[in-house]
Amino acid sequence: MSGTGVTGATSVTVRVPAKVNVQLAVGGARPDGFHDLANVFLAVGLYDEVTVTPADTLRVTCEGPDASQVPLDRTNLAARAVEKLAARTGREARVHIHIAKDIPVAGGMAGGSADGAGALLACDALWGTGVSRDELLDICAELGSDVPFSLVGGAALGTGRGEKLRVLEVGGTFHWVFAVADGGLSTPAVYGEFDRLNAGVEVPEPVASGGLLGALAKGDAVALAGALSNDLQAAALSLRPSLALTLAAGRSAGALAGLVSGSGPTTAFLVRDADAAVKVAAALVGSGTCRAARVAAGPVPGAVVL
Ligand SMILES: C[C@](O)(CO)[C@H](O)COP(=O)(O)OP(=O)(O)OC[C@H]1O[C@@H](n2ccc(N)nc2=O)[C@H](O)[C@@H]1O
Ligand SMILES: Nc1ncnc2c1ncn2[C@@H]1O[C@H](COP(=O)(O)OP(=O)(O)OP(=O)(O)O)[C@@H](O)[C@H]1O
Repeated sequence: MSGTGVTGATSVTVRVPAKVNVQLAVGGARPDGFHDLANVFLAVGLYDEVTVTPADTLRVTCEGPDASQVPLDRTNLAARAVEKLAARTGREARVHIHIAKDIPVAGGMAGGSADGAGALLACDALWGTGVSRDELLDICAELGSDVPFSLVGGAALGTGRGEKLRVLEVGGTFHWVFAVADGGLSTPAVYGEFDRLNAGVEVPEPVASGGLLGALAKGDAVALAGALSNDLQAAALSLRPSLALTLAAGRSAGALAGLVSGSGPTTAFLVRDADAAVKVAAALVGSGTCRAARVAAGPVPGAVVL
């Protein structure tokens, strides 16, 4: 296998993490249909691996528990990423993209975005394009609002529609349990429900919370738990009322706090340490209010060539 810039390689594999939004402040709908955000991302250690191999035509395959829900045509974000990089560098997108998927699909954890960022970095390395990091980030932003963060990882404040990133310092590791729901939620549908619930209301400018940024900088889990917030949570709960039962189950199992992850329906529980994570995960599975529970810590790095 190869590193960045090495040509003639037979295949390149990139590992990309999932994200949780520790704060998601949402403004009113913009004329272009998007919403301005103050979006505090944290990359967590659940990963997809994207492998690209030279082939006669562009082809996508996927393995993993949720693989049947992943589109294998040109709408796959990984395929779109490769086509954009090929067009920009005057190449044909002749690769086989294989996705080993462990991030829940349509779960609010940016799984598709991870694959887009992963395929982009993998083809950049396979082809030795010499495209700059800033150009790669521009392509990510064209692919979707969450995609730049999947490339960067760690922790970052996303403004604009979430694509303009400022890297944040984090003073420790935070432990999480993710309750995976049955079925997904559509991100546009959740934003649409946010608009419906806020019709006639003056929605304030989204602003990052000083207390939350301070808790991240200190690595203080109790303070972070008190500051977690997601303006899409009411909309996700409106579309999927049963998520309230999952949130209650995680909190009564001893989580410091719980919230809907991004547009949901995955719920995220911040816990004190790795032992607490195992206990809360077992209690969530036992409660029967979720399909599965996953344990992960963050921050972790963004997309990396293996
Ligand atoms: C909910 C989050 O995951 C939080 O990080 C993101 O805001 C969603 O990011 P994403 O999945 O990359 O979304 P995109 O592919 O850019 O946009 C999908 C759709 O979500 C809605 N959308 C997305 C981002 C944003 N700032 N405002 C929006 O209203 C729009 O309806 C848009 O058409
Ligand atoms: N590589 C991919 N993996 C998963 N879904 C993909 C991919 N490419 C396109 N999709 C489509 O995107 C939809 C959303 O999937 P994804 O897993 O990215 O959702 P999500 O985690 O809720 O995203 P986000 O948190 O960024 O809003 C899927 O239902 C699927 O149709």
